[in-house]
Amino acid sequence: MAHIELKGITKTFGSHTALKNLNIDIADGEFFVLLGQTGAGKTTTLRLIAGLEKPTAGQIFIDGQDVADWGAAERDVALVLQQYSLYPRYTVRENLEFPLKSRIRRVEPGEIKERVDRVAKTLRIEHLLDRKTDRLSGGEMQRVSIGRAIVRKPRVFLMDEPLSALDAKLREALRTELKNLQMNLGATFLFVTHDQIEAMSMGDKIGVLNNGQLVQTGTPQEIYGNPVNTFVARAVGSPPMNLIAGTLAGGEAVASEGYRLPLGNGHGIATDGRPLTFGIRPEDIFLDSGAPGEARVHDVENHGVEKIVTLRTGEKFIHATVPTQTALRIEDTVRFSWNPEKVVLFDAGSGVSLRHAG
Ligand SMILES: Nc1ncnc2c1ncn2[C@@H]1O[C@H](COP(=O)(O)OP(=O)(O)OP(=O)(O)O)[C@@H](O)[C@H]1O
Repeated sequence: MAHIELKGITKTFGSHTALKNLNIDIADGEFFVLLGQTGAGKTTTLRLIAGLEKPTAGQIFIDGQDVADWGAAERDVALVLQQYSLYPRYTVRENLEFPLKSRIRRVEPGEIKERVDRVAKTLRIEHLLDRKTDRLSGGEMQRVSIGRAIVRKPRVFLMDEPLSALDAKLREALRTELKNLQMNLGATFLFVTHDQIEAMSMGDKIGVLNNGQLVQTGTPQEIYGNPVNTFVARAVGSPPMNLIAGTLAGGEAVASEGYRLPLGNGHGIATDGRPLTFGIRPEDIFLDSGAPGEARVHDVENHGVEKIVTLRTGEKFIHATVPTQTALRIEDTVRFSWNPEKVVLFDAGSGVSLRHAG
């Protein structure tokens, strides 16, 4: 177990800046998810912590100790990658034993067996122990890769999109398993992904990375309910937060498309006429024949427990989540409003939330 701190980390490759002044604090035993699109700097962050790269500026602390001069082995972290790096001609047991047989570790044979058996039980791969790893399915291989990290009992687990090569069902199952595993081990996890559902469902905390910069850190609820800017607003949620351009007039939101919607008391921070972007989650939009907004139904997706409706007002599309029994046809005219208390106001120019701007 370990506490990890990144202070002012910058990493450049030639003229390209991959990470800019990154500050991250991961508490002991925390499941921290770094969420970002391709090229955001996720893998670079992991490689820096693992000791496979050196920062251009800044410091990394593990349990309060600056690890700048520590090699990868001394840092005692396990890196699990998207592509399983198993030895194909060896059995699952041999693959699991391998990290314990290194000359540095010198684990007794009795203990090796005990640890491998325990890990195999935890990951439910006991029945595969004698099988060669090239005879395994993708999900089984990924379990073995994770098992290879666990047997070592590292202080920190660094996971680089370990589930992204798996099919949707398996990914969902392994998400739950990994989260349970982390809780049982009480280990510190840094998990990177571009998948916001993974981030929201697994993270105790999420850090949103954009272009090498950490845009916001918070619990999934904070990131979802109170995004710091329109980038974060759209990075989480499926469909993402609706962003409606407009202005404020007499305590109401006036959308560029002309309709006016009410705002709650907490929104007195902006002055009338200021160009704003109104952020509202699809579940906070509702259809009601007496509501002020008018739109056409552009599309309806039935998701079983709910329907996701795409509404069209002028050129603008708005997503709403409605109960599955709501009868709707394409091109129906509907009226809509929103929950005034749930609206997030962003500055139209900078995209920064007025709540965060102060
Ligand atoms: N060794 C390197 N040399 C030059 N540029 C690099 C090197 N490693 C990474 N980069 C660049 O740094 C940026 C961040 O890369 P990184 O692999 O950390 O992103 P990522 O968020 O993990 O992306 P992905 O999801 O595609 O893996 C990218 O623009 C990448 O091209």
